[in-house]
Amino acid sequence: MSIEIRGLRKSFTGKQVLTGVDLTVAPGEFVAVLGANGSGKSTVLRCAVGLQQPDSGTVEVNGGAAMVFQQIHLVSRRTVLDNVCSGALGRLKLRQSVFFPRPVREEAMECLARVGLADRASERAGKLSGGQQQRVAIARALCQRAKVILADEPVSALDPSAAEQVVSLLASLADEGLAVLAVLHQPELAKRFAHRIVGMSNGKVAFTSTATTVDPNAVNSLYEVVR
Ligand SMILES: Nc1ncnc2c1ncn2[C@@H]1O[C@H](COP(=O)(O)OP(=O)(O)OP(=O)(O)O)[C@@H](O)[C@H]1O
Repeated sequence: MSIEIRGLRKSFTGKQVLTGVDLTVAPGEFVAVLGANGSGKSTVLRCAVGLQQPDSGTVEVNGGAAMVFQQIHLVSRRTVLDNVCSGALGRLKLRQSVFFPRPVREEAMECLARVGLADRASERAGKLSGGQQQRVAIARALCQRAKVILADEPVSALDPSAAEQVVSLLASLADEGLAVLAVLHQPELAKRFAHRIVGMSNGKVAFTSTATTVDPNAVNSLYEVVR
């Protein structure tokens, strides 16, 4: 239920995009990563979840990890419940994957209840709003039994009120004991809901601070345009 990243380095075609990143997330902690476009935030998350291989450094993720993306990728023609059940596919036998067995559906209903959408279980996923769909994607991650949630700009496509609901949900999952690492482009939401803020600049950690004491100038400097 934790993440420990040490000395992470990564280059793409000779260009260093991560130059030694250290980052930890404890069980029950919600860490928000802020930083300008191209600072390397997504690459850190992709290395953490195993979608990309770092050139050097170590990544330790204790507890299953699931990733949540800006592009939500639900199967819009299937029900909300089926989408959540699909989080269990990795532990099901092939023949259980068409009609999900009752215990899986019950577990998925519990996951939907945790994201506040149990009453929408039988609707087609495509009928839900963007914010609700992102919460379904988080329920799918819970049905995967993930103890570590990595969210890459989970609210960048959402309106302010839906964004707040989703970030607040991530905070409540951390309160339940999960380790949550989320890339956000909304410093205000990070300050309100995260425990700790990590600022990234040019492939490295520029600062790490508790959310309540973060220096506004340090946050602003992440987004200053170099002319
Ligand atoms: N697969 C790849 N091949 C080549 N370059 C890449 C690849 N993935 C990322 N990069 C480059 O690495 C740098 C960091 O990218 P990354 O997506 O990690 O940044 P980011 O901070 O998440 O940005 P954004 O806020 O725009 O999502 C960028 O310059 C990007 O172009």
